[in-house]
Amino acid sequence: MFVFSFKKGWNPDGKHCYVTGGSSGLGLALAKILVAKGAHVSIVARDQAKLDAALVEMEAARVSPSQKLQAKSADLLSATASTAALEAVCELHDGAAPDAVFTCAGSSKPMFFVEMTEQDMKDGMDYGYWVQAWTVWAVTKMLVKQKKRGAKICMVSSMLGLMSFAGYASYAPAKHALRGLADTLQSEFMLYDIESQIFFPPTIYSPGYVTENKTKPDVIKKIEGTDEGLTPEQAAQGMLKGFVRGDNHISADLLTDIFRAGTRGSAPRVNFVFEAIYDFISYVGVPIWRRSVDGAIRGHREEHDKYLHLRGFFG
Ligand SMILES: NC(=O)C1=CN([C@@H]2O[C@H](COP(=O)(O)OP(=O)(O)OC[C@H]3O[C@@H](n4cnc5c(N)ncnc54)[C@H](OP(=O)(O)O)[C@@H]3O)[C@@H](O)[C@H]2O)C=CC1
Ligand SMILES: CCCCCCCCCCCCCCCC(=O)[C@@H](N)CO
Repeated sequence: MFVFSFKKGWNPDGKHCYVTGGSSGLGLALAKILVAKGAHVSIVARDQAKLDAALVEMEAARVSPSQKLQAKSADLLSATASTAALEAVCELHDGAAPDAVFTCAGSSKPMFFVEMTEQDMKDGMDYGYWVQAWTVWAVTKMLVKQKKRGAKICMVSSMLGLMSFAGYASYAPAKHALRGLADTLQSEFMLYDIESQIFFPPTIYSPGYVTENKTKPDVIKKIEGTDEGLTPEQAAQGMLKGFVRGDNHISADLLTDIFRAGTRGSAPRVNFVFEAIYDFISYVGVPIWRRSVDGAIRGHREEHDKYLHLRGFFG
């Protein structure tokens, strides 16, 4: 395949990989795969009990007694906390910056825009954007100060970072913003020989997905039904495959391949041939799919009006 791809590989063996949100879902699945491939893995999330359980699972995947595995608790919503968490996980490595960073932390709370409070809107950016952006900011400064070459940073957006539909007014803007950051850094990191990558997962059947479905309106669930979804393990495998290959925009399923190719912007191509095919499928197929989404939403008008009355929205 060298005709189409000149990208270099990457091997986790012996590397220090920092995974935020590593105690659950995608992050935990990824952490375990990295451990099984011989990496030193540090995970950070808030809940200590979940971190402890995750560390037990990571230990079970260990392939060498020299691997350094650790789990630390931090709330990554601020610059200060994200910097402190990064420094804390680097202590075990004599303060050396990580070789790879995967910012998987985040959550979403789908609901109708008119029902969102100021707090819901701000939480959208906090738990979609800042929870990852501050870590990227902190780790970049550390890498550049230490003049470390060849490190890789991968953020986790969503298929909803490439497009959007009803219900995601607090979440989709944050996931689009991550893409803006990743694309900016893809260029700026040339100054330092760092790689900026970003993963756009489809539905992942994770604990976080179970939680978000509790508040998700039925009409949104119906629209999302087109997407088959992935297990956390499948999503993590797909993410790592693209990460290793050096894809700047990573997708792990056909539907996201289509949206990715159709909205590539100035990001480097992943594959010269497939990208053209996906782009064409997107050109023809996405408007057809969107008409069905429009239909589902319009068909929901009356029920929605009743719902808002019942909720006392009109006073
Ligand atoms: N599930 C899905 O359908 C999709 C998910 N995504 C994205 O993938 C990523 C992983 O999602 P998923 O595996 O489903 O989610 P989970 O809820 O299963 O896991 C999220 C992880 O992030 C941690 N986390 C959340 N908030 C914070 C915080 N403020 N500070 C530190 N850690 C935090 C959680 O631990 P704790 O709560 O203890 O802090 C947990 O470890 C997210 O960014 C999500 O937006 C993208 C597309 C689809
Ligand atoms: C030819 C073109 C056909 C297009 C079909 C498209 C089907 C789209 C389904 C959208 C699924 C949403 C995934 C994001 C999940 C996510 O990020 C949240 N679960 C997190 O809160």
